[in-house]
Amino acid sequence: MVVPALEVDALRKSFGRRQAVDGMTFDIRAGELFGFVGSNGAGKTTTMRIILGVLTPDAGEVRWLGRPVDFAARRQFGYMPEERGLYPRMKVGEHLRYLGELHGLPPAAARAAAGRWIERLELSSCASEEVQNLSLGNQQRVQLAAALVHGPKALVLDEPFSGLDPVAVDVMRDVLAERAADRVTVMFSSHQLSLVERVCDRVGIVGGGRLIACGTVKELSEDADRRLLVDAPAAGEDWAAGLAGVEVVSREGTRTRLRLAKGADDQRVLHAALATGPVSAFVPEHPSLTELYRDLVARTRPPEEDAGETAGAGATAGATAGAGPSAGNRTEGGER
Ligand SMILES: Nc1ncnc2c1ncn2[C@@H]1O[C@H](COP(=O)(O)OP(=O)(O)OP(=O)(O)O)[C@@H](O)[C@H]1O
Repeated sequence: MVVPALEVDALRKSFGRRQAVDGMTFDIRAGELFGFVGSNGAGKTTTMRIILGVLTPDAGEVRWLGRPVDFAARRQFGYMPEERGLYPRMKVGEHLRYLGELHGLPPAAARAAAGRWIERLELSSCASEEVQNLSLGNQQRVQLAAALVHGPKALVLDEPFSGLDPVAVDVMRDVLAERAADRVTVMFSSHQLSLVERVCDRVGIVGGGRLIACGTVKELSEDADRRLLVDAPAAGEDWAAGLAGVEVVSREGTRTRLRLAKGADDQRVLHAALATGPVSAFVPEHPSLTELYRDLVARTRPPEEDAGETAGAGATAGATAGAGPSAGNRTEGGER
């Protein structure tokens, strides 16, 4: 059995009448890159703040290596907060050394670690600059260095990729992959789903303050509706209409994209297509994480949802009841 390194167990947190986190449960293994995605206001930042001890939960627990997280455990965590937390007037090198020492490194080790991360994150040319004079992207690299300088065993990063140029994205992605290869537990939130799909081992999709799906992209797509691309050159517009469990997603020329609900028979679709004449393509398609995400959010959105202010928080609140502590993998109600 693989023992999780970080466990988030049934967290709840409200701000006044707003339930920001509502039974959040998942775990992450050592060496795993875990993507934390969800609509605006879904509860990602609040969860990360609770993990780091910046906020206290109303209920639930965070465990590190099987024990409730305490101060000593949190010293092994590296955090990149959403609001970014650097002292603008400190110089980059000085700042990183200071943070290293603050996390308990002896001065020489803090200096060496700061130098290493400055080099690795390609910050050498601005090591003597004040943080406030750096571009936003470079400030973000410094922020990552700040999360890494003390050699943490877990990284919790709130939208580390937002606002980065493509080269900086590559650097950030490579560093996170290297850390994971070094058995560090890495969790990050992002709205860049194609990047999350490329980078992460597993993805947790958050809605209404809890996890509505979790797993590898492959696992998530196995739980989703199947998709088919059918090219039937002689078929009329509505050749697939009326097939049980089949929805026409799009039609371009002679090609029809279909979504098949669970239990729908793809052989009936093939028969229906062949009944129109030749079939030059009949191809199962694998949905991207973006498509899976859209489907999931649409599937779990309550009909009375107010699409206003809290679209993310409201999007799934009504549909996730039952996703308790065991909803740790795949979509709610799906196989584990
Ligand atoms: N300090 C606070 N006081 C009041 N409400 C808060 C506070 N922090 C968060 N909230 C509310 O809790 C809900 C969850 O917010 P949170 O920041 O965790 O979402 P998120 O998933 O990180 O969103 P985003 O993707 O936009 O960053 C939102 O409705 C938000 O307005």
